[in-house]
Amino acid sequence: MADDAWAQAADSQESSQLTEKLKDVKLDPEKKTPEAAAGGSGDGDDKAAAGTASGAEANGEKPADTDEKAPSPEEVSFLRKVLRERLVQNKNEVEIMQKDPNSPLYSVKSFEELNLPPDLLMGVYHMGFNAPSKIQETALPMLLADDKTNMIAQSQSGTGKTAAFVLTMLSRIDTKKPYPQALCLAPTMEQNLGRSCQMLLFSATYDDPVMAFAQVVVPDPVIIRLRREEESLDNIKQYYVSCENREAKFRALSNIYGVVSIGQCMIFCHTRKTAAWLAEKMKGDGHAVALLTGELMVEQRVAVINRFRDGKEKVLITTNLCARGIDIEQVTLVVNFDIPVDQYGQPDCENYLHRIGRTGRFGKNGLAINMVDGPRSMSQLSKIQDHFGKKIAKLDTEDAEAIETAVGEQE
Ligand SMILES: Nc1ncnc2c1ncn2[C@@H]1O[C@H](COP(=O)(O)OP(=O)(O)OP(=O)(O)O)[C@@H](O)[C@H]1O
Repeated sequence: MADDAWAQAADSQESSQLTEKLKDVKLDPEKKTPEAAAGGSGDGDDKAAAGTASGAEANGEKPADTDEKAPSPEEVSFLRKVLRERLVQNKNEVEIMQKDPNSPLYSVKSFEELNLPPDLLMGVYHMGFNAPSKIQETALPMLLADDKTNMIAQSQSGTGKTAAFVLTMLSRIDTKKPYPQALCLAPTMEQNLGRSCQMLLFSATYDDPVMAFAQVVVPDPVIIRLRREEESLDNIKQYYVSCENREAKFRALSNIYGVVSIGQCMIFCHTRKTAAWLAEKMKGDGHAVALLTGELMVEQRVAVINRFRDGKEKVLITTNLCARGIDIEQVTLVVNFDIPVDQYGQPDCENYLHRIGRTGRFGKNGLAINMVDGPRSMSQLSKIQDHFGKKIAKLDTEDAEAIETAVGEQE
């Protein structure tokens, strides 16, 4: 349980909501997966589907040396629902990327060729989707076929995984039957979830234990995986800024804002204390800043996200709580004010990828700036760079031209 009044109230509110929602669900306590038995669970960004089960934020985040309580799976799951509540219409010019075979948006097919039922096809066009992305084009023909293929699929952040499994779910539903026919579950450890049931698991990242777990849970799946070097997106340019301390990081950020105009920006801090400190500093500089950390009650979190989504604040300062799932097209800049690390102080590559994936949605250009403040964080960032094999270039924030060039590239 959380250790302050707000957080306790949020915990109890969420737990009573969940209890109410789950009261009719019967779970078989004997059916524990190896991970569940070990007290572990799946990757937070997994979107599982049984008949279609979705969205297992099972781990939460446990950063080292942090005063931020790791959110419970229920908290993260609830927040995820809020984040996905309103889909943002995507008006990007993505046609060019959709013709580039190296792009995750590449597609040779049209939605008509995917055999979607007519009403779903209408819905897709209503959303403003002209052509499927690579994951949609690859997965949907298999998923919509009569034999109900199970699938474990990986595709980069913001490339349309949600539509892939939601369209599958919707295509399985007969609206004349007055009972639930598709189920989105979190966490993924509940096993079926009946042989006739189709199980789908979608994520931008799979580390080895999660993939092993997924293969225990999903019988006989088709597996779609990315190569390591494909996991991070080329349309998100990555930079780092070398600073001496927290104050210097703030000055570097001010310099960036002083030189160029930024659309919307998400800034990730390691602790809620740093986040609150930074929010005050930025407000002092005249920025409209939203702060979203774990002590907020659920309604407050929803309000903060909705205000940010509506553009009332241009800057959202947060912790790992918001690293995954949020889909706001206008976010052009992600700042890692602190490099993401796990509970052992090791670089957290998965959270890094999810954090920077909040920009560069569905082919849009994005910019990720990492603030390092000494050899330790520099070494952590180097390991992240080596892991993904993508260059993280140095940015001199005292050099206005360099800032203009970096930001200009993503406009
Ligand atoms: N075929 C399409 N054409 C245009 N826009 C699309 C298409 N498919 C999805 N989108 C839009 O792209 C955005 C990103 O999609 P989505 O949130 O499903 O990505 P994701 O792969 O689940 O990302 P993440 O791993 O970060 O959660 C959304 O705004 C969605 O509405």
